[in-house]
Amino acid sequence: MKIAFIAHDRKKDEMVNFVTAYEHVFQGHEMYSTGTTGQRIMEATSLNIHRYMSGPLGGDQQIGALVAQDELDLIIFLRDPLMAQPHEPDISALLRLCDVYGIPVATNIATAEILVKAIDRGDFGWRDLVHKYKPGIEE
Ligand SMILES: O=C(CO)COP(=O)(O)O
Repeated sequence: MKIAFIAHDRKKDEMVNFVTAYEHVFQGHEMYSTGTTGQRIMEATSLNIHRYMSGPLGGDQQIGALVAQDELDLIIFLRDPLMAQPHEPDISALLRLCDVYGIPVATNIATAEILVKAIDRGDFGWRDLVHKYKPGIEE
């Protein structure tokens, strides 16, 4: 699966702890992130993550482009609901695209936990089937 990690500053410790706890589940998947989130995760784990730009500099939009191109299967985006972000329009655009394309997205740790357990069980295998029968989209 192709999985993206994004966390706002006050959620980064939570993200690092979460990904560290489930590192064994994420191993073997293709992973993407915004700049600083990916850096923090890679410092704490042995995971290899393709990092895009930092969120305020366009990273959310780059992740959104992956969604639009059907290049992502799942996003864990730990948002800070108590602090205004300068790039709020980018964040809304990314979440909108997830709804347009039906991409599972967790915006808090409780949902992230459920999704990671679903990954472990192979519950998202249906996305491979969709790709297989969809012309023009590679697996
Ligand atoms: O701002 C972000 C998401 O909106 C995250 O960006 P960073 O991972 O670079 O901090």
